[in-house]
Amino acid sequence: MTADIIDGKAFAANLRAKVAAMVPAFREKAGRAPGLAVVLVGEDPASQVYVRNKHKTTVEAGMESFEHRLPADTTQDALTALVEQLNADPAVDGILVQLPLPKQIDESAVLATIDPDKDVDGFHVVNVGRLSTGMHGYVPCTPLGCVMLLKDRLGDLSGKDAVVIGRSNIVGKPMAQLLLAENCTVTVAHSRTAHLPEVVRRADIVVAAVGRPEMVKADWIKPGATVIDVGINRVPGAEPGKTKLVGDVDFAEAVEVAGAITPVPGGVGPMTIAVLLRNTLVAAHRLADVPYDEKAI
Ligand SMILES: Nc1nc(=O)c2c([nH]1)NC[C@@H]1CN(c3ccc(C(=O)N[C@@H](CCC(=O)O)C(=O)O)cc3)C=[N+]21
Repeated sequence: MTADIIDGKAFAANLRAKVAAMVPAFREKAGRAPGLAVVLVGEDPASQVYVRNKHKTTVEAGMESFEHRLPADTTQDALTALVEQLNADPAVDGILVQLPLPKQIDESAVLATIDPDKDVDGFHVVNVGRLSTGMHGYVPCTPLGCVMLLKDRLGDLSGKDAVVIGRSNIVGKPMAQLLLAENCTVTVAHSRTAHLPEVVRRADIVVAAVGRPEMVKADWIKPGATVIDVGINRVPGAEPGKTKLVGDVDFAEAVEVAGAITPVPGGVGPMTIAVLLRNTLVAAHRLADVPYDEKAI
Protein backbone atom coordinates (compact mmCIF):
# COMPACT_ATOMS: atom_id res chain seq x y z
CA MET A 1 0.00 0.00 0.00
CA THR A 2 1.28 3.48 -0.75
CA ALA A 3 1.16 6.28 1.78
CA ASP A 4 -1.03 9.35 1.48
CA ILE A 5 1.13 12.36 0.68
CA ILE A 6 0.54 15.17 3.19
CA ASP A 7 0.31 18.37 1.17
CA GLY A 8 2.10 20.89 3.39
CA LYS A 9 2.17 23.44 0.61
CA ALA A 10 -1.62 23.49 0.27
CA PHE A 11 -2.14 23.41 4.05
CA ALA A 12 0.27 26.34 4.43
CA ALA A 13 -1.49 28.34 1.69
CA ASN A 14 -4.75 27.84 3.53
CA LEU A 15 -3.17 28.91 6.81
CA ARG A 16 -1.72 32.06 5.19
CA ALA A 17 -5.15 32.86 3.76
CA LYS A 18 -6.71 32.53 7.24
CA VAL A 19 -4.07 34.86 8.68
CA ALA A 20 -4.60 37.37 5.87
CA ALA A 21 -8.37 37.27 6.47
CA MET A 22 -7.84 38.33 10.09
CA VAL A 23 -5.53 41.25 9.32
CA PRO A 24 -8.18 43.83 8.29
CA ALA A 25 -10.08 43.50 11.58
CA PHE A 26 -6.82 43.91 13.47
CA ARG A 27 -5.90 47.00 11.43
CA GLU A 28 -9.33 48.44 12.17
CA LYS A 29 -9.01 47.96 15.92
CA ALA A 30 -5.31 48.74 16.37
CA GLY A 31 -5.01 51.48 13.75
CA ARG A 32 -1.96 49.83 12.24
CA ALA A 33 -0.86 46.62 10.50
CA PRO A 34 0.91 43.73 12.27
CA GLY A 35 4.67 44.14 11.69
CA LEU A 36 7.41 41.55 11.31
CA ALA A 37 11.10 42.46 11.38
CA VAL A 38 13.59 40.00 9.88
CA VAL A 39 17.30 40.41 10.50
CA LEU A 40 19.80 38.71 8.20
CA VAL A 41 23.52 38.87 8.94
CA GLY A 42 25.84 37.88 6.10
CA GLU A 43 25.28 36.61 2.60
CA ASP A 44 24.47 32.90 2.90
CA PRO A 45 22.53 32.20 -0.34
CA ALA A 46 20.05 29.77 1.26
CA SER A 47 19.29 32.29 4.03
CA GLN A 48 18.75 35.01 1.43
CA VAL A 49 16.14 32.87 -0.31
CA TYR A 50 14.28 32.23 2.99
CA VAL A 51 14.37 35.90 3.93
CA ARG A 52 13.05 36.95 0.51
CA ASN A 53 10.21 34.40 0.83
CA LYS A 54 9.36 35.63 4.30
CA HIS A 55 9.20 39.22 3.08
CA LYS A 56 6.96 38.29 0.13
CA THR A 57 4.50 36.21 2.18
CA THR A 58 4.38 38.81 4.97
CA VAL A 59 3.38 41.54 2.51
CA GLU A 60 0.88 39.23 0.79
CA ALA A 61 -0.81 38.66 4.16
CA GLY A 62 -1.30 42.43 4.54
CA MET A 63 1.38 42.81 7.17
CA GLU A 64 4.25 45.24 7.41
CA SER A 65 7.67 43.70 6.67
CA PHE A 66 10.88 45.30 7.94
CA GLU A 67 14.02 43.77 6.48
CA HIS A 68 17.44 44.44 8.00
CA ARG A 69 20.48 43.14 6.16
CA LEU A 70 23.79 43.48 7.94
CA PRO A 71 27.27 42.63 6.62
CA ALA A 72 28.92 39.31 7.56
CA ASP A 73 31.47 41.11 9.78
CA THR A 74 28.77 42.76 11.96
CA THR A 75 29.77 42.91 15.63
CA GLN A 76 27.83 41.51 18.54
CA ASP A 77 27.28 45.05 19.82
CA ALA A 78 25.88 46.31 16.51
CA LEU A 79 23.47 43.38 16.26
CA THR A 80 22.40 43.78 19.89
CA ALA A 81 21.78 47.49 19.29
CA LEU A 82 19.54 46.71 16.30
CA VAL A 83 17.54 44.13 18.28
CA GLU A 84 17.06 46.65 21.09
CA GLN A 85 15.86 49.24 18.58
CA LEU A 86 13.32 46.71 17.23
CA ASN A 87 12.22 45.81 20.78
CA ALA A 88 11.39 49.48 21.34
CA ASP A 89 9.69 50.04 17.96
CA PRO A 90 5.87 50.04 18.36
CA ALA A 91 5.43 49.16 14.65
CA VAL A 92 7.27 45.86 15.18
CA ASP A 93 5.31 42.94 16.69
CA GLY A 94 7.60 40.10 15.72
CA ILE A 95 11.39 39.87 15.50
CA LEU A 96 13.19 37.06 13.70
CA VAL A 97 16.99 36.93 13.62
CA GLN A 98 17.86 34.48 10.88
CA LEU A 99 20.05 31.59 12.09
CA PRO A 100 22.80 30.51 11.81
CA LEU A 101 24.75 33.67 12.67
CA PRO A 102 28.40 34.27 11.73
CA LYS A 103 31.08 32.78 14.01
CA GLN A 104 32.00 36.01 15.82
CA ILE A 105 28.47 36.32 17.17
CA ASP A 106 27.18 34.60 20.30
CA GLU A 107 23.83 33.27 19.13
CA SER A 108 22.26 32.64 22.53
CA ALA A 109 23.25 36.14 23.71
CA VAL A 110 21.44 37.65 20.69
CA LEU A 111 18.33 35.50 21.23
CA ALA A 112 18.32 36.55 24.90
CA THR A 113 18.17 40.21 23.81
CA ILE A 114 14.91 39.77 21.88
CA ASP A 115 11.83 40.83 23.86
CA PRO A 116 10.12 37.48 24.65
CA ASP A 117 6.77 39.04 23.71
CA LYS A 118 8.10 39.78 20.19
CA ASP A 119 9.93 36.45 19.89
CA VAL A 120 7.79 34.92 17.14
CA ASP A 121 10.45 32.22 16.57
CA GLY A 122 9.97 31.02 20.15
CA PHE A 123 13.73 30.66 20.69
CA HIS A 124 14.09 32.89 23.79
CA VAL A 125 14.62 30.90 27.01
CA VAL A 126 11.49 32.49 28.47
CA ASN A 127 9.40 31.02 25.64
CA VAL A 128 11.23 27.69 25.90
CA GLY A 129 10.29 27.67 29.59
CA ARG A 130 6.71 28.69 28.86
CA LEU A 131 6.36 25.83 26.37
CA SER A 132 7.79 23.25 28.75
CA THR A 133 5.52 24.37 31.61
CA GLY A 134 2.34 24.72 29.54
CA MET A 135 2.13 28.52 29.63
CA HIS A 136 1.09 30.69 26.70
CA GLY A 137 4.08 31.98 24.81
CA TYR A 138 5.52 31.57 21.35
CA VAL A 139 6.18 28.11 19.97
CA PRO A 140 8.90 27.57 17.32
CA CYS A 141 7.32 27.68 13.86
CA THR A 142 8.59 24.40 12.39
CA PRO A 143 7.44 22.10 15.22
CA LEU A 144 4.13 23.93 15.56
CA GLY A 145 3.57 23.44 11.81
CA CYS A 146 4.33 19.72 12.20
CA VAL A 147 1.74 19.37 14.99
CA MET A 148 -0.87 21.16 12.86
CA LEU A 149 -0.26 18.65 10.04
CA LEU A 150 -0.42 15.72 12.47
CA LYS A 151 -3.68 16.85 14.08
CA ASP A 152 -5.22 17.49 10.70
CA ARG A 153 -4.35 13.96 9.67
CA LEU A 154 -4.89 12.00 12.90
CA GLY A 155 -7.22 14.15 15.00
CA ASP A 156 -6.55 13.47 18.69
CA LEU A 157 -2.91 12.43 19.23
CA SER A 158 -3.50 11.10 22.78
CA GLY A 159 -1.72 7.86 23.57
CA LYS A 160 0.20 7.71 20.29
CA ASP A 161 3.80 6.55 20.34
CA ALA A 162 5.89 9.35 18.86
CA VAL A 163 9.59 9.21 18.06
CA VAL A 164 11.42 12.45 17.33
CA ILE A 165 14.79 11.92 15.68
CA GLY A 166 16.98 14.92 16.52
CA ARG A 167 17.39 17.01 19.66
CA SER A 168 18.06 20.54 18.40
CA ASN A 169 16.75 23.55 20.26
CA ILE A 170 14.89 24.75 17.17
CA VAL A 171 13.10 21.53 16.19
CA GLY A 172 13.74 18.31 18.16
CA LYS A 173 13.30 19.56 21.72
CA PRO A 174 10.26 21.84 21.15
CA MET A 175 8.72 19.11 18.96
CA ALA A 176 8.99 16.66 21.86
CA GLN A 177 7.40 19.19 24.23
CA LEU A 178 4.49 19.83 21.87
CA LEU A 179 3.83 16.11 21.34
CA LEU A 180 3.94 15.60 25.10
CA ALA A 181 1.39 18.40 25.49
CA GLU A 182 -0.78 16.47 22.98
CA ASN A 183 -0.55 13.41 25.29
CA CYS A 184 1.75 11.37 23.09
CA THR A 185 4.30 8.98 24.58
CA VAL A 186 7.44 10.67 23.32
CA THR A 187 10.89 9.27 22.66
CA VAL A 188 13.66 11.65 21.58
CA ALA A 189 16.26 9.74 19.57
CA HIS A 190 19.56 11.14 18.30
CA SER A 191 22.95 10.25 16.85
CA ARG A 192 23.96 8.27 19.95
CA THR A 193 20.70 6.35 20.29
CA ALA A 194 21.30 2.60 20.41
CA HIS A 195 19.29 0.44 17.98
CA LEU A 196 17.80 3.48 16.29
CA PRO A 197 15.87 1.55 13.59
CA GLU A 198 14.18 -0.57 16.26
CA VAL A 199 13.29 2.49 18.31
CA VAL A 200 11.78 4.23 15.28
CA ARG A 201 9.85 1.07 14.33
CA ARG A 202 7.78 1.37 17.52
CA ALA A 203 6.38 4.73 16.50
CA ASP A 204 2.91 5.65 15.27
CA ILE A 205 4.35 9.10 14.57
CA VAL A 206 7.90 9.65 13.29
CA VAL A 207 9.36 13.15 13.13
CA ALA A 208 12.75 13.19 11.39
CA ALA A 209 14.85 16.27 12.16
CA VAL A 210 18.48 15.19 12.07
CA GLY A 211 19.82 16.91 8.97
CA ARG A 212 21.14 13.74 7.30
CA PRO A 213 19.93 13.18 3.75
CA GLU A 214 17.60 10.16 3.38
CA MET A 215 18.79 8.50 6.59
CA VAL A 216 15.45 7.00 7.64
CA LYS A 217 14.81 3.85 5.62
CA ALA A 218 11.59 1.97 4.87
CA ASP A 219 12.39 -0.89 7.25
CA TRP A 220 12.63 1.61 10.16
CA ILE A 221 8.97 2.48 9.75
CA LYS A 222 6.00 0.68 11.25
CA PRO A 223 3.49 -0.02 8.48
CA GLY A 224 0.81 2.67 8.49
CA ALA A 225 2.82 5.16 10.61
CA THR A 226 2.62 8.91 9.97
CA VAL A 227 6.00 10.29 8.91
CA ILE A 228 6.88 13.99 9.16
CA ASP A 229 10.13 14.86 7.41
CA VAL A 230 11.68 18.11 8.67
CA GLY A 231 14.98 17.63 6.83
CA ILE A 232 15.98 20.06 4.10
CA ASN A 233 19.20 18.78 2.56
CA ARG A 234 20.63 20.07 -0.68
CA VAL A 235 22.39 17.21 -2.49
CA PRO A 236 23.82 16.69 -5.99
CA GLY A 237 21.05 16.21 -8.54
CA ALA A 238 20.73 13.88 -11.51
CA GLU A 239 22.53 16.22 -13.91
CA PRO A 240 26.08 17.42 -13.24
CA GLY A 241 26.20 20.84 -11.54
CA LYS A 242 22.53 20.61 -10.53
CA THR A 243 21.33 20.14 -6.96
CA LYS A 244 18.06 18.94 -5.46
CA LEU A 245 16.38 19.03 -2.06
CA VAL A 246 15.85 15.83 -0.12
CA GLY A 247 14.59 15.20 3.40
CA ASP A 248 15.94 13.09 6.25
CA VAL A 249 13.66 10.25 5.13
CA ASP A 250 14.28 8.07 2.09
CA PHE A 251 10.97 9.11 0.55
CA ALA A 252 10.88 6.68 -2.39
CA GLU A 253 11.21 3.74 0.02
CA ALA A 254 9.23 5.07 2.96
CA VAL A 255 6.18 5.97 0.86
CA GLU A 256 5.61 2.23 0.33
CA VAL A 257 5.34 1.51 4.08
CA ALA A 258 4.02 4.63 5.83
CA GLY A 259 0.33 5.48 6.16
CA ALA A 260 1.02 9.13 5.42
CA ILE A 261 4.19 11.11 4.74
CA THR A 262 5.28 14.69 4.07
CA PRO A 263 7.33 15.30 0.91
CA VAL A 264 10.44 17.51 0.62
CA PRO A 265 10.00 20.09 -0.79
CA GLY A 266 6.30 20.89 -0.29
CA GLY A 267 5.86 19.44 3.19
CA VAL A 268 7.04 21.01 6.41
CA GLY A 269 9.05 23.87 4.82
CA PRO A 270 6.09 25.98 3.65
CA MET A 271 4.39 25.42 7.02
CA THR A 272 7.30 27.11 8.82
CA ILE A 273 6.70 30.43 7.09
CA ALA A 274 2.90 30.21 7.42
CA VAL A 275 3.21 29.62 11.18
CA LEU A 276 5.62 32.56 11.43
CA LEU A 277 2.86 34.79 10.05
CA ARG A 278 0.37 33.23 12.47
CA ASN A 279 2.70 33.87 15.42
CA THR A 280 3.19 37.47 14.26
CA LEU A 281 -0.59 37.97 14.07
CA VAL A 282 -0.94 36.63 17.61
CA ALA A 283 1.91 38.86 18.86
CA ALA A 284 0.30 41.91 17.26
CA HIS A 285 -3.00 41.23 19.03
CA ARG A 286 -1.33 40.73 22.39
CA LEU A 287 0.90 43.81 22.09
CA ALA A 288 -1.97 46.02 20.90
CA ASP A 289 -4.34 44.60 23.53
CA VAL A 290 -6.77 43.39 20.88
CA PRO A 291 -8.46 40.13 21.97
CA TYR A 292 -7.35 37.09 19.98
CA ASP A 293 -9.31 33.85 19.83
CA GLU A 294 -6.62 31.18 20.30
CA LYS A 295 -8.92 28.68 18.58
CA ALA A 296 -9.04 30.79 15.39
CA ILE A 297 -5.70 29.45 14.11
N1 LIG B 1 15.49 32.40 13.13
C1 LIG B 1 15.22 31.48 12.22
N2 LIG B 1 13.96 31.00 12.09
C2 LIG B 1 13.65 30.07 11.13
O1 LIG B 1 12.49 29.63 11.03
C3 LIG B 1 14.72 29.63 10.26
C4 LIG B 1 16.00 30.16 10.44
N3 LIG B 1 16.23 31.06 11.42
N4 LIG B 1 17.02 29.77 9.66
C5 LIG B 1 16.84 28.84 8.57
C6 LIG B 1 15.67 27.92 8.83
C7 LIG B 1 15.15 27.21 7.61
N5 LIG B 1 13.79 27.67 7.44
C8 LIG B 1 12.98 27.29 6.35
C9 LIG B 1 11.80 27.94 6.04
C10 LIG B 1 11.06 27.60 4.93
C11 LIG B 1 11.48 26.61 4.07
C12 LIG B 1 10.71 26.29 2.84
O2 LIG B 1 9.72 26.93 2.53
N6 LIG B 1 11.12 25.27 2.07
C13 LIG B 1 10.51 24.87 0.82
C14 LIG B 1 11.52 24.78 -0.30
C15 LIG B 1 12.38 25.98 -0.45
C16 LIG B 1 13.48 25.74 -1.49
O3 LIG B 1 13.16 25.31 -2.61
O4 LIG B 1 14.66 26.00 -1.16
C17 LIG B 1 9.88 23.49 0.94
O5 LIG B 1 10.35 22.69 1.77
O6 LIG B 1 8.97 23.19 0.18
C18 LIG B 1 12.65 25.95 4.38
C19 LIG B 1 13.38 26.29 5.50
C20 LIG B 1 13.48 28.54 8.42
N7 LIG B 1 14.52 28.69 9.26
